[in-house]
Amino acid sequence: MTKSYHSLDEIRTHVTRIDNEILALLAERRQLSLEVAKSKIKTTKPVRDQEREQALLLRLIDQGNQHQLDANYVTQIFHTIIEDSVLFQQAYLQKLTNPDSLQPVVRVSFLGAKGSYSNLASRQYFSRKQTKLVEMSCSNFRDVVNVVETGQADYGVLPIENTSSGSINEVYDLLQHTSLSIVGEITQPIEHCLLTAVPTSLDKIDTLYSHPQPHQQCSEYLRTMGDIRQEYTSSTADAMQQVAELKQPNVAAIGNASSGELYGLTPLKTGIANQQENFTRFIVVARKAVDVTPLIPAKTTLIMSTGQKPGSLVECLLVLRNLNINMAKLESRPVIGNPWEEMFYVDVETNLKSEAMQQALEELTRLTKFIKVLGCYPSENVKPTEVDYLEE
Ligand SMILES: C=C(O[C@@H]1C=C(C(=O)O)C=C[C@H]1O)C(=O)O
Repeated sequence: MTKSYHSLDEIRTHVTRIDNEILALLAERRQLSLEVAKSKIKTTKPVRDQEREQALLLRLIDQGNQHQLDANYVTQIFHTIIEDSVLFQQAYLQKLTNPDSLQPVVRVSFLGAKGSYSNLASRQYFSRKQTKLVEMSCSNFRDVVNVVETGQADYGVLPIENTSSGSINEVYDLLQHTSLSIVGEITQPIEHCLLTAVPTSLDKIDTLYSHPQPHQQCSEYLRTMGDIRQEYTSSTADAMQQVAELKQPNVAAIGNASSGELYGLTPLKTGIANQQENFTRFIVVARKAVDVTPLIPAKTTLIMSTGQKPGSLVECLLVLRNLNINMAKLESRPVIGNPWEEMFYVDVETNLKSEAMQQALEELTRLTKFIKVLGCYPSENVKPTEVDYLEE
């Protein structure tokens, strides 16, 4: 039965109390997931247990039903809670596996000023790692790498591919020549908006500030805007900063709504990317490689050049297939100074230390002219467990 209340303030006091209780329970659940992780170390069970998740979701949907909470609402909330629990356990196990990898304070470099997509990705990546961040803004990708190589930063965060505009070639090319290792990855939703500094309307906009990547990712919407002057900037944050300083009704920046807020910009038009599902995958690089515990899913990235013998790439890919190694991505880039020669970048969903991967490396070394492991790192992509609740 619903209780009767006297005033809005009184109702809000109760809502606040419930919200606080929800938060306290979430924190308690998160702590319990650490106990689960400790028990999994003892029994060498993998962190992810989708059978348990299925059972838990179905039970909660049923339970929710009894409180008139619909199944969609319940699953969405618990997908988020389970994702946190899995990532929290992964972070904990990784810290045990690499005891000196994460210091209490880490310096992280990324492209752009505060609020750039790379800045948001680095905050997100380190959010469950229980470490304090010192942020280092860089004005180009080469500097992001350089400051880590020279020891001025501990980690660098670099975008590597986007679901609309594809691979970020400049970053792939930097990886060919760096001594750094890939130690992590994170995929971030990218929600582009047109942001302005003063109240205005779409028909007044004649100048657009943007980094070339987001510009490309929004090309279809931008075509509908007709003839506008394009000012390219070195980062999204730079675009937002310039528009904030100009304070003109005819200029807009492409950026993310929450980053725009930092610059006092408001969205004039949201959801302008070519694909609604616009994601960017970022990699995290460091001077020292990490090991990934076998209890969590790992990815390994290699680069190799096969020379120009016909069929040599196919032979390499057959090695992976025959060892049941799943390839998540294959990218090729020209080798500077060797016309028509290609460097292949391969992401596989396998731990570097696994027997299969060790055997693959042995065979690939024989088949290739050059091969190098860029890193082995935890896969942080926690795909939600599907439940068939409609048939219940
Ligand atoms: C907490 C556990 O680890 C993972 C997280 C789960 C959760 O948050 O409920 C459930 C199953 C596992 O994928 C567990 O195994 O119980």
